[in-house]
Amino acid sequence: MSTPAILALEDGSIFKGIGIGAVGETVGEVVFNTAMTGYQEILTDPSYARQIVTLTYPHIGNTGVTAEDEESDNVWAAGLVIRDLPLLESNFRSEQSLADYLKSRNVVAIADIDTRRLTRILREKGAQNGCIITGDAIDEAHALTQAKAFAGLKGMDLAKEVTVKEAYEWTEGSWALGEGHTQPDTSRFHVVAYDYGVKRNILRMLADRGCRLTVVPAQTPASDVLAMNPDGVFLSNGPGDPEPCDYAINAIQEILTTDIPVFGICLGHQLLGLASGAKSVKMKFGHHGANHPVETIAENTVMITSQNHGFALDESTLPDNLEMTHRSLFDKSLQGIQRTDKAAFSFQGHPEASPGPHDCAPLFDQFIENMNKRKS
Ligand SMILES: NC(=O)CC[C@H](N)C(=O)O
Repeated sequence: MSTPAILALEDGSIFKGIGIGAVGETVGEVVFNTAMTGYQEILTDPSYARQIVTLTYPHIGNTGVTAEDEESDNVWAAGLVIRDLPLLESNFRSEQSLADYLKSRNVVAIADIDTRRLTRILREKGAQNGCIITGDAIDEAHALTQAKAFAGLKGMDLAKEVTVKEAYEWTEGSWALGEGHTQPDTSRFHVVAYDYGVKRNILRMLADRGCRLTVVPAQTPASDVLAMNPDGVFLSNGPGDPEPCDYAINAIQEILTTDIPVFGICLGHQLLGLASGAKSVKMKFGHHGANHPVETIAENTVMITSQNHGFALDESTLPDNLEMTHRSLFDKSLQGIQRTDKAAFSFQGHPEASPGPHDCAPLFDQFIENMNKRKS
């Protein structure tokens, strides 16, 4: 017997399907992601906190789940919406089915709904707050009330909620077939990484390039970071609105008074922009996928990128010492910045991919190059 489930949107739309995860109720901002693979990395990306993720690719779960592929310790997405859960998973690395994984992590998820209809609503009206209820006691009116009652992500500071409680060291490298996670030589640079909701693959790609990382909680004062005498400071991705994160903006401003190289990804990119005097805006439905073309303006080249954001820096607010380096070729929005007076730059998409194409990996090399220049 399948478990009944519904998804209600704040605009009044109701979708009926089956529950494939935990029995219960969840609310959040409903977004759609067009990546064909990487559902486990998406679910465990802390940037998805308070968001219900709809995957537009119709078959989700085919390759099961594998502990090594987690991007953090938890499933952070508030819920999952898919078209079809395959009857069987098949992959030599699979340890569990997606449905069992969702149940064991207490994640509410709905399948067998028309995800194309849902995606059209999100594209036309913008990201919608929503509520999924699964189980035998489904109350449509209650689901609608819950969807409408969700405050929305604008103004929500979630970085301080998902961040690590205590600082820790990270030296593990990328995964290799037959080897698992590698142990690269990380003695070249010491990087302090602000954890606003960091994905592990970012830390791994920095470790691959010779960095030993000290990952610190989001609210760590800049003075503590500077006291560690780092070769570089990394600003991580993370959930929610960057604007209310004043502790982060203040800390970044203080770090920018030194000549220490800074690199930011996604939320970290937005925070570098805010700390430099730019403003951020909430996008209509954001960018969530693994096939987004982005222009590298100086080179007139295109990278195919992984994306996951609902806020963006507003190009028209960039101060004189902030140069726009990248632009989305889907909607022309700002994708990268560089300080003209500092070795500080950042990227809106996800150069660590996981999931996604590897075109942006050279951005990590640029950070290494900046640290190298300062050291030598
Ligand atoms: N992946 C991220 O870091 C997302 C940044 C921010 N929470 C946004 O939605 O725009």
